[in-house]
Amino acid sequence: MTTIGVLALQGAVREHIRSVEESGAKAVEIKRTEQLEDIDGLIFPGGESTTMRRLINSYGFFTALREFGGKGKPIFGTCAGLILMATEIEGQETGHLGLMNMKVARNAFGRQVASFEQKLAIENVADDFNAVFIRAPYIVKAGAEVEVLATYQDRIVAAKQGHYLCTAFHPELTDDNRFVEYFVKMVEESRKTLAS
Ligand SMILES: NC(=O)CC[C@H](N)C(=O)O
Repeated sequence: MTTIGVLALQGAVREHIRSVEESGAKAVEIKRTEQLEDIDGLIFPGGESTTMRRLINSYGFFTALREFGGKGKPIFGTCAGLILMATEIEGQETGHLGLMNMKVARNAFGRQVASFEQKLAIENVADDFNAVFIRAPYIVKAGAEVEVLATYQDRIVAAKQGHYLCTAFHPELTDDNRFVEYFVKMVEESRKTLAS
């Protein structure tokens, strides 16, 4: 069975576990690097990217996560998870894992509208997806290899680069599983390709 891990160092882990299970895959919380051996895909949850990065370093995950992605295994980052994946962060000298060729801005929708919901058209997923944004980042600039899946107010809020996927919003916080199902399909397909 396709198994998807949720990086469980900090953030909204439980909701992702539920949405992966409802989307037909097995879900496991990932707390130790050895567990990466047993999973086909990985989700970086929302939370606080700076804290998550600190924990990634202290639990020895930095190289392990980059190697996991380097093997062609799919990774999906939501919100703080998206920030972790970017090569560049506005106003900061360096990015974190640098998996997707894009520049992101943190807390980019302003303090007054820290959280909101918005119906979005998402390429290959849905034309009426209810997206929940919480102190969300957005993608300021994306490289040519990055496929834009959704925008809101002309800002990129969902994107894909090969086996990497990210959203500024939280698809796990609604009971509409279509986005997570899209990721589960990516993982199922890569699992077949990597096995052959
Ligand atoms: N809901 C979220 O994940 C918020 C992300 C947070 N603002 C950060 O910079 O890490």
